[in-house]
Amino acid sequence: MSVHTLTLLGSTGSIGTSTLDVVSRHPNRFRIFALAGHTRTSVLAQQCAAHRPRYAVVAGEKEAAELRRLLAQQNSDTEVLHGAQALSDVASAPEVTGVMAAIVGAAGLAPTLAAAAAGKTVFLANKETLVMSGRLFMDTARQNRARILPVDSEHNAVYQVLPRDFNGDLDAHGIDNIILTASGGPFLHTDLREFDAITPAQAVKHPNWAMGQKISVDSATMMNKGLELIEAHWLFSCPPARLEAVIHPQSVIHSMVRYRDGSVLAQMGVPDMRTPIAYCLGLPERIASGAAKLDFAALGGLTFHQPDFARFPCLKLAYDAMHAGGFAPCVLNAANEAAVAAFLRGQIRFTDIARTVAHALEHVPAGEPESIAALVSADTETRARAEAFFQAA
Ligand SMILES: NC(=O)C1=CN([C@@H]2O[C@H](COP(=O)(O)OP(=O)(O)OC[C@H]3O[C@@H](n4cnc5c(N)ncnc54)[C@H](OP(=O)(O)O)[C@@H]3O)[C@@H](O)[C@H]2O)C=CC1
Ligand SMILES: CC(=O)[C@@H](O)[C@H](O)COP(=O)(O)O
Ligand SMILES: [Mn+2]
Repeated sequence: MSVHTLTLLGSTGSIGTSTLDVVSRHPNRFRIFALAGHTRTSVLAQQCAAHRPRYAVVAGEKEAAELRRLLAQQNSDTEVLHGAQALSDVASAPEVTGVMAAIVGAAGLAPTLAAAAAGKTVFLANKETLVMSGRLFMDTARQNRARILPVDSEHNAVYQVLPRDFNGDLDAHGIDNIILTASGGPFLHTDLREFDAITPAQAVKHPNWAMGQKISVDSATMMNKGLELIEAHWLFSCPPARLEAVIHPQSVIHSMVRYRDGSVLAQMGVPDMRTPIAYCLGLPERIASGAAKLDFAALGGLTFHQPDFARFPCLKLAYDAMHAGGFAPCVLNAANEAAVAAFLRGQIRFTDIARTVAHALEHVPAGEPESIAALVSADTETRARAEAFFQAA
């Protein structure tokens, strides 16, 4: 049995809490070195009481003072740190063997990269890291022998049905295509004339998955599938032309690989992130996750159809960015993050998310990103351009 000493980045979020649920089921397998939240100090204090990490990390001094106050009530010996550098420190500390990368958005890039640079096993939920910096991140992982295990349900499914010795060469393994399934989100059948009036409360109501707000809105626009195509491109060295996305509203088949001989291998299960999380944490063993059994007789049916770009313009924009390469995926991601945040605070309409991203993609820096600093600068400029676009709208 392999024992992991873990840092959880984003422990207070949806993936973070599901991870701790799996960890709690296997007390002899995992030790928690650090838990990192951002603003939810009371959730983090409860997690510290249950898991007794050496370190807890929060956003700033205010959150650190509040967490220290809460921990003092428990006589906790957890040390409280704060700020971005502390995230990278706990992700790369020598004691740590595995890092769950579950911060939402571009804020996850630096600590996830620090974990890869330190040669850790990275349980990768934060897809934005790969969308922003796919080539540089994968190069860093390779050079430092970091193992990248995909937590995102689709990529985890693909990973499970790829040959065990898959080395990134699709042809050598007889693979034609990687097929990502997409639920289509809450607005799959909504009249397009109603899209301007969609509210944040409606958009975060995913039909199948319980997730954080940002990824839930991404599922509603299908930008999530676009980000996932780019994620799959980097994780599996899969050329864009060999990646497909198909709508499968039941979210039971989590993704598929089509082989040259006509076989299509799929991974299935109830939509519960504890399954891919347990798969990653337990490797090479299969460990219990707490997920319910898939009941085939109760399913009724599994259906599939092509996504419609008129309904989901963000998916088309993501395809375009993936094909363009260079800085385009980083710009796509930054504009989308800014637009989703503006939508959630009521500043722009649902349909303005795609407009913002399209506008940003008209201003992609030329050339290939040669450094993380160049990507961060493109990210910052894009967010500023998006804010100006909101003011003008
Ligand atoms: N939820 C899911 O089922 C899935 C999620 N993912 C991916 O996993 C990642 C996390 O998603 P999810 O768990 O849903 O998101 P949540 O919004 O539920 O959680 C986000 C976590 O990140 C922390 N956080 C937010 N901003 C910052 C910041 N600037 N610096 C440090 N930490 C920060 C939050 O802290 P706090 O809350 O304390 O402020 C919280 O712990 C995303 O990249 C998402 O795309 C992928 C597949 C499935
Ligand atoms: C659970 C998970 O991995 C999410 O990314 C999920 O796939 C979202 O569903 P859709 O984007 O397919 O609606
Ligand atoms: Mn996913």
